[in-house]
Amino acid sequence: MSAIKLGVPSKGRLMEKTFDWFAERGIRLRRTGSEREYAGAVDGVEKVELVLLSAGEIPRELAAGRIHLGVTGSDLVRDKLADWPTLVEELAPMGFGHADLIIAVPACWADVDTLEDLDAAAHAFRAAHGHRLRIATKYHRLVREFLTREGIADWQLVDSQGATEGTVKNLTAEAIADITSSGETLRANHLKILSDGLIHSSQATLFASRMADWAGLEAPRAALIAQLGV
Ligand SMILES: Nc1ncnc2c1ncn2[C@@H]1O[C@H](COP(=O)(O)OP(=O)(O)OP(=O)(O)O)[C@@H](O)[C@H]1O
Ligand SMILES: O=P(O)(O)OC[C@H]1O[C@H](OP(=O)(O)OP(=O)(O)O)[C@H](O)[C@@H]1O
Repeated sequence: MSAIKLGVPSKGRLMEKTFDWFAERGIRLRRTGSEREYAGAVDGVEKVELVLLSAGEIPRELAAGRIHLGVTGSDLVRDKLADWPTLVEELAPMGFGHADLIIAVPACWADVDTLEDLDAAAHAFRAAHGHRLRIATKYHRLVREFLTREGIADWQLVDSQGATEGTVKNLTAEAIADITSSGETLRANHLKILSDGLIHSSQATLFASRMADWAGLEAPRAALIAQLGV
């Protein structure tokens, strides 16, 4: 008997708030087994199975059709999937997990407050140093598309999978593109956001896969969507 596979973040704030969001709509998601065992169950709706996954892997699993529904950040779907609207459907923003993907530069760069200023600074940087200004990020697709669309030249991305704000102090980048929520990490690392440097405002979002096999699952899908009110 087939069932709808629902992918949910396996740890941390996103997992807890996802469980709360479904509970508020009469569906109980729960871990089965130990804290460390990634098994789960769904009560309150028929033919839905819980799959606990890393938030970062949920976009790929949706695109591959290995899960039917998935909860993850809207930033991760846009960054990890080329042409994401053809692969997944955005069913509902969930109202938590808010974070802004932004571009930030050293606070001491008095002449750089906008993208236009960054463009000028990058040009001058290349002339002075013989290589392009480095922007550290893990959001390669979103940052590349944004800078290209905005017509900024003379930059290069350097990969940073964590502690991205530290790369400027460590002299491995001149600027960063990362998510911020409270802004504390940026402040602590003496970085400032460009006034027009917002790339994407992210929040946890429920997605449906366009690539999964929904045959025979139309009725459970309709029942679930109705119960969730999305
Ligand atoms: N303050 C925050 N710090 C980090 N991520 C946040 C924050 N607020 C919201 N998010 C969102 O949470 C998601 C990332 O979650 P998480 O770090 O658990 O994912 P992950 O890449 O799967 O992590 P891991 O690889 O450690 O399992 C992104 O969509 C991000 O926008
Ligand atoms: O604006 P703030 O409230 O300070 O939050 C933003 C920070 O949180 C995230 O890092 P996380 O703790 O997930 O670790 P990471 O460096 O591994 O991404 C993000 O990458 C920022 O560094």
